[in-house]
Amino acid sequence: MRIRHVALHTLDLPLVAPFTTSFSTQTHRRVLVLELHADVDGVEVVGWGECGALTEPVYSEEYLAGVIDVTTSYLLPMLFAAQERAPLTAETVAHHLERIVGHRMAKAAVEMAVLDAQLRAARVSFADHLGVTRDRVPSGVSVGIQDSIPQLLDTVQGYLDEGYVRIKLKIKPGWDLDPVRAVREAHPDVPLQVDANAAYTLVDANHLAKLDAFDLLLIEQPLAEDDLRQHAELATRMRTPMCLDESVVSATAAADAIALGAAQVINIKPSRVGGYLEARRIHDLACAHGIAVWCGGMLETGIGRAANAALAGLPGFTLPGDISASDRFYAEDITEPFVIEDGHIAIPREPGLARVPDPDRLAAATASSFQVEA
Ligand SMILES: O=C(O)CCC(=O)N[C@@H](C(=O)O)c1ccccc1
Repeated sequence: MRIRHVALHTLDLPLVAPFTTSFSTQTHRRVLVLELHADVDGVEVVGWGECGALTEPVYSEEYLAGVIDVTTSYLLPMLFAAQERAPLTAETVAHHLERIVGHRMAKAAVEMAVLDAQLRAARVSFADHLGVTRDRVPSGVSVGIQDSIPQLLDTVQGYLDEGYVRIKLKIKPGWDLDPVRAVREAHPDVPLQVDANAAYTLVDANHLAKLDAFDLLLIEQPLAEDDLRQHAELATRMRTPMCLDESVVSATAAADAIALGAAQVINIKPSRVGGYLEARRIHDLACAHGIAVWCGGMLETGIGRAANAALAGLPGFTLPGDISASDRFYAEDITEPFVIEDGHIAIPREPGLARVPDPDRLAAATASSFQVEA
């Protein structure tokens, strides 16, 4: 492949409702979309990538402006130089970029666009590329922190009415036992899990252990990203399976977490781990250790949502992921929307790994855009 040029589109998408976690309340999603124009064996092809980084560095250390800078100042120039030496493939992108430390979300978006272009040129779907045989995946939904417990119960009921098969509740100190108890009492049999986004410390261990009363699938990232040993200690203090999100930034980190007993379950987010190829490696590693994985979400548009749905079709994804319908977050997606059908999201089988954005919807959502020439 030879990259010709790449457009960087910063989209501003209003959310259908405020989304509150232990670290932020979002009413809009500003997201970077890459439009990569390449020549693959004489065929002009466009690959799409989407970056999971938030506007501010409050989920991880990456943030939108930083991603744009590192992508234009380092990542793309390095790929343009590499392709002068040898044909570029998605499988070699990480190698070409490894001199740059970290910046996994930025790297993931670039690799995603190259992989999409490569698969589109080969007329292969990402699902077929992965060897996925399933045609749909169960759809879980992430429920933000609400203003009151009655409002939470109404929100949860609404999602259950839409067919979601698993509920994830955001928690934080002061909003944990009571809301979880209320949802469990209202829905004794619903698959239920919680996500703290690193809001607690080991001092809270006895308090968090009270969540064991609610038969949760897992507790996600109760402690800080770099607290692997402390998550392992907390796991000995609770029956609820320990799940990591922010801590698992690579297959190496996943191996450390598993070896330390810090994770019985892993939330795989391709953006967080540096791309879909590393995500696949983490899936394979976890499977080899009997660790369940599920696919997390970063409020992706249909571009990333399509790729996540295919990834989640792999056999080790045994728990429902945060792969909701497009209208969970957006009144109008920039792509053909994903809809929930009988509690599931269909895995795309079109060539490529992204769902192609509608040009008019993309333009309408674009706050700023510029192009980088090879
Ligand atoms: O369904 C989705 O895409 C969102 C799932 C979700 O809750 N993501 C959380 C998370 O910490 O996992 C999140 C992502 C981005 C920003 C804030 C929170």
